[in-house]
Amino acid sequence: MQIEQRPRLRDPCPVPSTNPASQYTLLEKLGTGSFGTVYKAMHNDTKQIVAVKQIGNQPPIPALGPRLKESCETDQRLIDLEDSDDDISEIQQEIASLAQCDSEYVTRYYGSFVVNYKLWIIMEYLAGGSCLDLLKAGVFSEAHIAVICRELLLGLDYLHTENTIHRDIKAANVLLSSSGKVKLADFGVAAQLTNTLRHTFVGTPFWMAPEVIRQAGYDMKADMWSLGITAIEMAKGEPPLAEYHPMRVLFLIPKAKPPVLEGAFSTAFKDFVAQCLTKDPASRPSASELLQHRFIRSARKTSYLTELIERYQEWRLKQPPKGQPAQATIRNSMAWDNNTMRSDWNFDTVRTVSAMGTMRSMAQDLQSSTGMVPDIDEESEFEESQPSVDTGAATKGSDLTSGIGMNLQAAHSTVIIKPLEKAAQFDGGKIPEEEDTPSGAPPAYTGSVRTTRRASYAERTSIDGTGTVLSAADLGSGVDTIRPVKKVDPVGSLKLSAEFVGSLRKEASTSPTSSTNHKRNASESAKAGVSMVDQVILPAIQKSIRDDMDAREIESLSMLARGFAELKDTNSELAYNVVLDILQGINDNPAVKQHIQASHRLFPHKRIVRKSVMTTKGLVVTEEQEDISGLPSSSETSFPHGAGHDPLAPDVNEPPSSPKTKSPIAELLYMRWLEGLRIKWPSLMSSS
Ligand SMILES: Nc1ncnc2c1ncn2[C@@H]1O[C@H](COP(=O)(O)OP(=O)(O)OP(=O)(O)O)[C@@H](O)[C@H]1O
Repeated sequence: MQIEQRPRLRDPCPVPSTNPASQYTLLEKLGTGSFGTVYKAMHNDTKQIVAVKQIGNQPPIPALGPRLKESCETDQRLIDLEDSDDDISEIQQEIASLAQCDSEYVTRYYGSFVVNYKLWIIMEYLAGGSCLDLLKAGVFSEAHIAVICRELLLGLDYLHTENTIHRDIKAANVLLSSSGKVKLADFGVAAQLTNTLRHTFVGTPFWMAPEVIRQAGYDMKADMWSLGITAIEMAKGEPPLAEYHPMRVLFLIPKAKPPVLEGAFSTAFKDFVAQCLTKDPASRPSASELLQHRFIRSARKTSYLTELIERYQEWRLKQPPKGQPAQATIRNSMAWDNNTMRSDWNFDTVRTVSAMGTMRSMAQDLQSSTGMVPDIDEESEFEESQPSVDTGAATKGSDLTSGIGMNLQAAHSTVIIKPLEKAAQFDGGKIPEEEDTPSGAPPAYTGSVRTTRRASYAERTSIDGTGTVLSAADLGSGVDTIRPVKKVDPVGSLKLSAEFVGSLRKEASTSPTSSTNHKRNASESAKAGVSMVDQVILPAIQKSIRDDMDAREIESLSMLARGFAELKDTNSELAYNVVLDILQGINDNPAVKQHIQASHRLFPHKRIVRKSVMTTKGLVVTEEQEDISGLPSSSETSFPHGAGHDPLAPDVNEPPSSPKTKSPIAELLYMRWLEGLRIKWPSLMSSS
């Protein structure tokens, strides 16, 4: 139709003498993304239907009708074109060059202009909506995904031969025409916007290739990775690691092994995804190679995709009117609770606000592991384009000033990352030394958050002047994931030893020297807590984190390490008690002990012990394997410390085996037993 006949707006600054906006009538709001709001509009002269993306946070043009005006007024986007000292004409130049793109697999861009502080981007209207929209009605079948992937590969093949990298492939950027044609959208524009406005590059964490996050290179193969993630998104309703905070995902992707498509899918589909998600970009196939994959070659015609459009339209009709709670769909995104950083499931798009301390500390992790600083935007705001269920966790309106808005919008977000040097120049902030974290190793947890820039943030959030996160005994807060985590319940965790410790304390309180003893014992326990955590627990956890692990495994271990480190910093005596309670809990539970013994029989826990003896022939060094589990070895039927007696069991009537026992668990419990005796019979113990 008219689209092809209309002259393209190739002038980088196509602002005619009359207001160019008056040439268009905005018809309806189609949706909202990270940078702006998209409207269906009509070009008044030609009656051509187009899509208009408006970017900027000033009030809408007055010519709008009341309904549109109202909806525009809620569109407070994060980019302020007026305040930006960046050159908008660069963006316009990029759009003008995109207008040269001529492929049936790529959304047409016609041009752009700035009116009333808003950048208007005029583009082809695609009535089928985005794949993200279509996913609201349910996940796609393999057959549908195969068609979409083939069309995306054709689009990427075109862009790559034109030396253009899309940089932001995801379901939200895949548009469908009413007849099922598939078109890539937003290519280059988002990147250019970000480059121009933020001096950085752009991407959406969940879909970003590991080499991009590591800043090891950004080439066309990065688009193939994102395609693999998009395929999982279409099959499962969300990308892998969607339950984690985007900042955490940035940390996990380069560390972990690639995500895998799990579930009842064909081997062809699983293999296609695995090919896309090849970690080494050099070995990752190109678009033209993937077009030859059997999963793609067997794909049907694009008209088959109209089923998805029809299904979505039916789904929409069933939705309650705006203002009423929306029906739960398979597609979820997250709202971050700005205190605990737990995730609360929300439907449709959400606001993303988070405690600065948490963001900052996650930024630290990312910074130390990738050398990049996420750009945390103080004034950002996010809004919902669809009715959403407010869980109460998301912060709204003016509350945003007390939290932060990052350029991160849950599963549907764009993250902006600054190269490290630039961030340092920009902020004058403290950047950790390179040697803070050995490359390739998980970032060491310091127990506090080092502020990187804009110190005033700290005053407005739950960070104290030194940058320490003020959160008590909450493993889920601070530095780690948004994945729902159990809060540490110090009372509950001490239940196991309550009777034991309680009886000892009761005895102690009746003793005249109880106060002094208690203080001394407390300080000893505190010291023990510090050394237990620093010398045993953290190194053990650190040692068990490997690069070939699943992201969830890495994340769980990181959370554990952080929890212990935080607990040790907050209350090292409590850390000591928790560890002992765990050990005692294991010891007191016959079923658990049985499992450990069974596992020990299969995988004996041994260490090499070197002994040196001076003989007449000189120094003789021997090596022996020593059982360090404290449990019977496969050949033993009783505990090594005495027939039928379990040395791990603290028994006030019968002392456990000597402190020379080989088991560290037994040693710890022996120490506790001794401590109990000291409180019970101080005079006796001090004279011994
Ligand atoms: N050319 C178009 N034709 C029809 N609908 C469109 C068009 N472009 C965008 N939309 C609709 O507008 C919504 C918002 O699009 P937009 O490009 O602003 O954000 P996004 O791609 O969803 O997210 P982000 O900006 O974070 O990448 C899309 O999800 C889609 O429903």
